[in-house]
Amino acid sequence: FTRVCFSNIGKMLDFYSQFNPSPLSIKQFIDFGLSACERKSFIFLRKELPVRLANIMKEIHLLPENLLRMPSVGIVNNMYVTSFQEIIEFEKVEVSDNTLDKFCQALVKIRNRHTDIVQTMAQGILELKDSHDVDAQTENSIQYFLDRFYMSRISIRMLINQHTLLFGGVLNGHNRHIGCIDPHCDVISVVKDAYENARFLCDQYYMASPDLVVKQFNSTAVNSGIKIIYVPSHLYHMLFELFKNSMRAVMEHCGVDADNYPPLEVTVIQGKEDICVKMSDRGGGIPRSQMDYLFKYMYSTAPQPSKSDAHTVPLAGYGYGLPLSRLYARYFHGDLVLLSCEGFGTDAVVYLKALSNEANELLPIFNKTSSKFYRTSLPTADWSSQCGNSMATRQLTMG
Ligand SMILES: O=S(=O)(c1ccc(O)cc1O)N1Cc2ccccc2C1
Repeated sequence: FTRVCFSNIGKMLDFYSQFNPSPLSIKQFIDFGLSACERKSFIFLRKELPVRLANIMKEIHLLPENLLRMPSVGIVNNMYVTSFQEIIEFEKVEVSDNTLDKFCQALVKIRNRHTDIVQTMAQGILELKDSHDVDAQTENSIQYFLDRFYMSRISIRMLINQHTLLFGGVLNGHNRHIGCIDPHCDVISVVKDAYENARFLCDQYYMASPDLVVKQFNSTAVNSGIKIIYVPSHLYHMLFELFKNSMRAVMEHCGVDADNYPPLEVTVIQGKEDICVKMSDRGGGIPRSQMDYLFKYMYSTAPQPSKSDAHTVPLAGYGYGLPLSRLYARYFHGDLVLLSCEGFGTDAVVYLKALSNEANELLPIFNKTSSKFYRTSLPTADWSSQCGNSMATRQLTMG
């Protein structure tokens, strides 16, 4: 039975992975949410969710053998197979009220099943690091895969949340929101929320925290509040992470006994195309040579602190905060960029699309290009750089 069932899944995966995911813009989410037709949403999702699941599942199977064999990666794969099977049950059914209720329940069940996927995948990386040497090519494949895997997961959760919030019967806390989208999201309010919560952790851990100075600049109109049609929880997630990093940097750079700390400066700028949130700290920054590690999953995977010493949860540091925050920014075609000046501090800029019709989902596509990425070896260097250590160079030049 298992063999038959498995081969059947293989055929269904091949079928659905042939289709490209269909990216939606925030404007389309809003317009659809205003018309709020559960039937149409069901018809779209019972095809689109299997397409997005199948696309990323095909990529899981292309992972380096060593990683694929890790127990936690097997658990993740089985979760996706189970969720994929549960969704394609709705492929041919008659659309009735009962079907729509069953569909909502299935979506909630899938969302709950996948709640801890980020930690489970991180556990899989740890298992790999503990059991094998990881070469540069494997590290590259892991970085490429996890960015796409977590982006796919963000997009699937967005579709599920919109459907269950609009039609799942439970009202969301805000009557003006369309699902999880706030058509009038006040950026500075989210900045202040994220600051207050990060500051609470900072005060607990360091017994002090840097102040916040907020500036806004509206190049398009006079000083009116800067609003965006966006998902507040995504914006909050990014800003909370950046505040934690900046606060830790300032507190550790200035020493906990300092009596006053350089404040964090946040500037919110409304442009014609972009809305920027720039966070500047004087936390001493990091050298350019270290910058890349901040976004690497392999280097930010360390044994998680056990739940028992929860009171010593580090304010920032390892954990997938920065890579995931950058994915949230990129999800609707924005970005998250760090600019550090070693010895002084770091600027973090979150770029967001000002116009909802330009804020399109950015989705990974399983095709020959993505598959080739897992097979080809690292490109040979096409720029020469002195690879010996500096001592050797100095001896050479010293003569
Ligand atoms: O690398 S950082 O410049 C840095 C990185 C990201 C960010 O959002 C803000 C930052 O400031 N920075 C993080 C950190 C943590 C402990 C001690 C010193 C530092 C310096």
